[in-house]
Amino acid sequence: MKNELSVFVPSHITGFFEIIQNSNPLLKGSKGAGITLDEGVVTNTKIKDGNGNIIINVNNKEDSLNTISKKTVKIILDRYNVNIQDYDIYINHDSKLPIGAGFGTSAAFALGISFTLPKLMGINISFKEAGEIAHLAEISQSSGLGDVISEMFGGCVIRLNEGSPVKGIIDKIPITKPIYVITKTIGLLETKDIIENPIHQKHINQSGSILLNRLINNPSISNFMKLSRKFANDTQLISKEIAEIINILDEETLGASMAMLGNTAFALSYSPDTTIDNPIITKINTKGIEYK
Ligand SMILES: Nc1ncnc2c1ncn2[C@@H]1O[C@H](COP(=O)(O)OP(=O)(O)O)[C@@H](O)[C@H]1O
Ligand SMILES: CC(C)(COP(=O)(O)O)[C@@H](O)C(=O)O
Repeated sequence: MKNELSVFVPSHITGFFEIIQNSNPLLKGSKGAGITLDEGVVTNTKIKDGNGNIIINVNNKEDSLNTISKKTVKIILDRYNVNIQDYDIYINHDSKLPIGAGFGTSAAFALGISFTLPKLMGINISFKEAGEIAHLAEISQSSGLGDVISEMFGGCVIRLNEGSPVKGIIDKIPITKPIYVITKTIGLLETKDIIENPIHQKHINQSGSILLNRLINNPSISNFMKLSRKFANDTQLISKEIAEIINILDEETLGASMAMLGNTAFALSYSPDTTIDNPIITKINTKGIEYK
């Protein structure tokens, strides 16, 4: 049996969303819309007979803050009654994107593990079941609500319902030619602090629920950007510095807004050109998760 497996998970920027609470984590999540990116996380997982050692690295350096990865491993071990003492597990996530800046890297870490580790242990796991594990890890950490299903399928994704990807329904805005994504990150924003705060929850849901219907009625890239910008303003999550960058990007592109939830501005364009200093430029991903 193989003892090593690698998977690419695209990252995901949410433009707007609505939080749907439920005491059952399989039914809790968000509806909303976002884009997946050709930049993302490549997770390489290795297992061998061992003594229960688990090492989790990011870019080949130990990452003690990676609670989402630890939680994903634990869910897998518990769910399939694996005796960890039989194995040594080594996981490395490679990513050029900042963590905690609205790129859905926490969901990508979880998916990177749920799409590799069970298979290496000989567990027969379906595509959607692997997604469910990542969703459960995200909900338990409050590090995300809806990135998982979008990253699995790729594209410009409209999430029509919330909860586990096993029951998830998505729609995609057609991408007829390559679209560049121009991003500029100036700082981090802890997802948990926003989605667990009642005042933020109220603003997010008041705006997000209305915008989703507007996108469904007119599902185009430019409308997605327009509605995302409205959400950033409505929710008052946008800082003055990010607003200034967005105003510049807006002039140069098809539209710009704030990556939810991070201190990141993003814009969509048919060209990679921008006057912004040191941006990260990639394209909209159309394929979703891919084994390497
Ligand atoms: N070096 C790190 N710093 C902060 N968080 C980290 C780090 N490495 C891994 N993590 C994990 O990533 C999560 C960040 O989640 P979140 O704020 O949602 O970021 P993102 O917007 O990138 O998904 C944390 O909950 C933590 O589990
Ligand atoms: C916006 C967010 C709740 C968090 O996204 P991130 O900070 O990138 O993990 C996302 O998971 C969503 O439900 O749309």
